[in-house]
Amino acid sequence: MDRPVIEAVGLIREFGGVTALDGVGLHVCAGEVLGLLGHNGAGKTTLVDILTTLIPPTGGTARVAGCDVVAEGREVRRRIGVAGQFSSVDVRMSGCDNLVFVARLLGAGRRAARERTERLLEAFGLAEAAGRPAAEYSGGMLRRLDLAACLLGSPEAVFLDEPTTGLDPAGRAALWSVVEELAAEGCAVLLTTQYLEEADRLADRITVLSRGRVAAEGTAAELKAGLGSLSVSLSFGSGADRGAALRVLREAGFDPYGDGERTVVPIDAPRMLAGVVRSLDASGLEPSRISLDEPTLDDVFAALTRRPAP
Ligand SMILES: Nc1ncnc2c1ncn2[C@@H]1O[C@H](COP(=O)(O)OP(=O)(O)OP(=O)(O)O)[C@@H](O)[C@H]1O
Repeated sequence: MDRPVIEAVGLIREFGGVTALDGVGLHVCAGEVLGLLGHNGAGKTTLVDILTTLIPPTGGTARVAGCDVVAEGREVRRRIGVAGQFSSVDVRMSGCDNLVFVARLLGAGRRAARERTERLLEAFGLAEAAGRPAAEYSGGMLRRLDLAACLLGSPEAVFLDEPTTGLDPAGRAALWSVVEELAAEGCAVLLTTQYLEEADRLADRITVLSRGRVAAEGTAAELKAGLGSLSVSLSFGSGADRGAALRVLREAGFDPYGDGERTVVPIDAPRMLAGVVRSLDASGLEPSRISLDEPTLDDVFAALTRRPAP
């Protein structure tokens, strides 16, 4: 395996009595996108804050671009890019001036700052709007400008904290292709997202955090395979029937779980569908809808986070 660009070992972070991270390890290699998933409060922001040197860990170690995040914080900061939901763009300035300003702050000469700015504006589809005040940009354009700004220093690792939250489908698709290009150019990308579709599409590997621990780690395909190859999705007319169905199916040896209005039953082969239907029928439970689905990342996420972390 290539040497990881981002590497955390046994990270612990406590806030007073709250253990936000409880021994988290992960790694991201050059050219790889790691998707970090977890419910609100799972510890994602805390982890990203430690890796980007905003806060120190209480225990464990982390290295980014070969430097220790605690002992060599300044070196780490020079080698990473960070972009997120909250744009660092100054909306009173034009897109072009924003990038030139950041490039100059990073120490580039006037001419180099211009050249880098032009290249990034072009790459991010912002060349035409470059002279307009950023206040006139759409949400998607602002995110792209923010991401462009975080790449001015040619970072080895990029941290994206929910970069597409609130964007429309077109804005999201545009940002996805930028992330794909970043990875293709050899950047290590750590992406936190609430959109499982986004992780499925972009991430080479996924780490699911639950209550400050790694609940699962692998490619989307590996995580889905861990759930069984198929799932039966059932709808019932009432909550009482949903509860009864969960009980009956568990007694019959299945491992069903509730996902909103749906009851989902992972199965290993299509023939097991008959067993699901027979068990329900024998208890007088009649689903209003039945479908046989390939597991989605949503199913994996629901299954992992409904149980206490291991
Ligand atoms: N500064 C702080 N002081 C006290 N507790 C904190 C602090 N920051 C985070 N926590 C707690 O640590 C836990 C993890 O929080 P964190 O923000 O890392 O989760 P998250 O996965 O990023 O959630 P979200 O998706 O809502 O952003 C939570 O229980 C949170 O309340």
